[in-house]
Amino acid sequence: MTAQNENRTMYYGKGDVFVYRTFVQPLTGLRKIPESSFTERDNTIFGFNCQISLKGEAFLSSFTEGDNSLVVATDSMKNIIHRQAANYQGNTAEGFLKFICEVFLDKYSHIDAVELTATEVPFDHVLVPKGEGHENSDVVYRCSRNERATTTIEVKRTPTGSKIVKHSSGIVDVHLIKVKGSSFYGFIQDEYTTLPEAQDRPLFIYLDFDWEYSRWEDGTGADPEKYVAAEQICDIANTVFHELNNRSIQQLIYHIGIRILERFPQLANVQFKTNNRTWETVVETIPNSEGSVYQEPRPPYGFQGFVVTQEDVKQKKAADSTVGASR
Ligand SMILES: O=c1[nH]c(=O)c2[nH]c(=O)[nH]c2[nH]1
Repeated sequence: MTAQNENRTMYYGKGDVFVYRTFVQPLTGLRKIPESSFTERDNTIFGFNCQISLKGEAFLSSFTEGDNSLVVATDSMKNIIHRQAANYQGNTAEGFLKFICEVFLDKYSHIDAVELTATEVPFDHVLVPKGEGHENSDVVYRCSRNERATTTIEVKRTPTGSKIVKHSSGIVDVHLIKVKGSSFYGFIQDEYTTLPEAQDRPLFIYLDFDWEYSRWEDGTGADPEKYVAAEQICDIANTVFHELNNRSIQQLIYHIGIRILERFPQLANVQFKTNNRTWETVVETIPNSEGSVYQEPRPPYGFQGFVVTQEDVKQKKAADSTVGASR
């Protein structure tokens, strides 16, 4: 095999493979953190939209010669995901993906690597009457949230067994508005500047996060104390947004990232992609009211990308203690 071939982009697979399993064992025993009341995931509905890709030099002749003798039909890939979902013994998306990747590698010896992404199909409890109050129904759920947890894993065959070469967990489409307590001022003022400085703006952000564990095993949920639930990550983001009188989205996501990594030292990094969807002001002051009237922002939209690592946490601690010592 030439070096060129080794690096060739070649894969095929199936997307939008929806799989639902009910009554998977609950995920309990998560580490409690001050920012979140989330302590367990009931897993009554374990539902994902999966995308699978198979990789391997053996597939070259299917592209160059139309030789299908080693082609696992993408339709069969879908069937494997569906049928093997019944055999998964764990209780996290990460563990499920690892399990499915191994099924493919064990079954077909000509596959070099399997990449699998799952995006949660989220369901919330609905409330039903109980006595004088209400409680969560344990049978009716509502498909409702914007945000969806995501997981990607790539497992590669090596001479000494399979190896995880890519893994990340995340959540996408978290949409948060803070109605006051955000500013944006002090930016470059020159002949191109038209944006007014804002001492207080209604900051509406779209966030996508990904996080990587230092040891991928911690992401499987085998030791729930080491597992980080997407719900907890969201609660940290909510809390930091609530607490921080932020000067920009850039500053906000740095602080969210630091808090996440402080709470969960088992994570190596948190990656952010954010979008600024701040409402446009239509009526700034309303007599006898603190409020204003806004409309949707018009495109184009600003965005940010940032990775916070455990090294940043160390540096911030060192910087904070220097400031503390000099006081
Ligand atoms: O939080 C922000 N960061 C920016 O860099 C920026 N630029 C801009 O026009 N609005 C904002 N808001």
